[in-house]
Amino acid sequence: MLKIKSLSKTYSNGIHALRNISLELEPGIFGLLGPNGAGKSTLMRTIATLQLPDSGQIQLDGLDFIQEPRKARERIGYLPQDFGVYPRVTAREMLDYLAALKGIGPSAARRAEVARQLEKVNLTEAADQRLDTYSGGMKQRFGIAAALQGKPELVIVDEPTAGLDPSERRRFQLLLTEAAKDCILILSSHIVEDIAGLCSNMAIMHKGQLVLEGDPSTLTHELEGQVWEFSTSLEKLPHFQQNLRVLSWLPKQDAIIVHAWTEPGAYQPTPSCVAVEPTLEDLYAFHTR
Ligand SMILES: Nc1ncnc2c1ncn2[C@@H]1O[C@H](COP(=O)(O)OP(=O)(O)OP(=O)(O)O)[C@@H](O)[C@H]1O
Repeated sequence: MLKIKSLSKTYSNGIHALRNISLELEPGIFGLLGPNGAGKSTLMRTIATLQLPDSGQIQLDGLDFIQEPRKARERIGYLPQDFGVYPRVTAREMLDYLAALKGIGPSAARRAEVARQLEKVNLTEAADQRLDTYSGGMKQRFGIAAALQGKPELVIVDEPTAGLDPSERRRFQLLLTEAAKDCILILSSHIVEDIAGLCSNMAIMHKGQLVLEGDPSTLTHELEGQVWEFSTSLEKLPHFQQNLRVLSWLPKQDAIIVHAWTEPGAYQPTPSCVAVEPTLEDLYAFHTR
């Protein structure tokens, strides 16, 4: 189990990026959802032992990450938001090199392991292609293969699907589901769909704090009977935004579909609206907008 206790971090410019974060995570995918600047990457980098918190503790099955970062790194796989690759190197060469650094050997066994990893992320055919010729999706699949080397107990994946087309995103999500069978996988994103379908447990982060934590379907029940849907025009939208708590609006052909929130037990806010089942998107908007 990964135990995070009272983690706080204030950068030298005065920004409180982490405010007293505590979490306990079991194997499976844990989703961390939050808008830009919420503190997700700071939390990911801190758990990955790449930066120190001002205070707090991180332990994986008793191993203290703050006291023993080197030992911790042996048990962590990390796919950062942006990562550079050596452009002239092929995926096979790079994975082999990283595997050697991780002490995976002898070389014949390592080569077989690298081939298996490439197969798993569907890069066998492009294995001997230079990394600078890879598309965004191929690069992310290479990145997850690298992060999963050496079978880490904890895998940290920071906003991996940004910029991927829908089919590459699905493919990547499948890889994460497969990988999380044997480890704790922390997935951060500001895309609600990424988290909604994949995670059995999640948290919403906002302004350095965890504002909500739990199972996505249970969490959305919090807003039961409080979310209404109606359609309006672009001209009338500002009126509703001023007078109602609008959670989201979506342009659809010649109308705008609006989701709005009212207090529990309140009457319907406009005559034409209908009560709808709250979605994770509604919950996210409610807590972060
Ligand atoms: N090295 C740094 N020095 C000063 N401030 C920083 C530093 N890194 C991040 N911040 C600030 O800390 C806050 C949290 O940033 P962080 O990158 O952790 O958020 P995030 O949720 O990952 O955002 P995004 O989704 O945009 O990546 C932001 O206000 C950011 O500007």
